[in-house]
Amino acid sequence: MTVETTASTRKHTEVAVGVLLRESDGALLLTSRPMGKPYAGFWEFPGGKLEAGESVEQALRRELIEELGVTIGAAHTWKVTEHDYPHALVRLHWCKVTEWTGEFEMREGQQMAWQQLPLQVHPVLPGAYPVLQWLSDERGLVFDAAYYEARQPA
Ligand SMILES: Nc1nc2c([nH]c(=O)n2[C@H]2C[C@H](O)[C@@H](COP(=O)(O)OP(=O)(O)OP(=O)(O)O)O2)c(=O)[nH]1
Repeated sequence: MTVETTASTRKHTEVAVGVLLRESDGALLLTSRPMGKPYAGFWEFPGGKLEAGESVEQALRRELIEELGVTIGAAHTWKVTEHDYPHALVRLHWCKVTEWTGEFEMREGQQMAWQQLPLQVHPVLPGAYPVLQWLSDERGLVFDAAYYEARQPA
């Protein structure tokens, strides 16, 4: 018997993601995924999975304290996207964040980089491409997926 697991039957993993915007120049905060996680070493926007009973805002605030040592101000969902990875079908709740307190401290051994578009860090998680497209549109820039795909590992 063949058991098919398709996008329609797989359960979504809900993820809260923060697009931290630096006020002085509009730079975006990217962090690298720590060793031991799927896609280790890939660059992403900081965030993580919702725990039972948490709102997106609560999860994002908890994750950024845990991972980066900063406490964010208000965060509201800006966009929702989905991406089907071999390891999980994720639903990404994207929040723009312009206020936080505390000093950045990489608590999971990851790296951080303030970036302008197009991003110089690579490879970037493919689940982040739609948001890079929207951020580019907002800034009057062209989003070229091929630029990012060329920087994926073979
Ligand atoms: N944080 C984040 N996750 C992203 C982005 N794009 C994207 O596809 N994802 C996916 C990758 C993962 O499958 C999922 C996030 O899960 P995770 O494993 O990093 O979450 P977590 O920190 O709660 O992990 P865990 O150690 O508790 O298992 O969302 C992004 O830009 N930022």
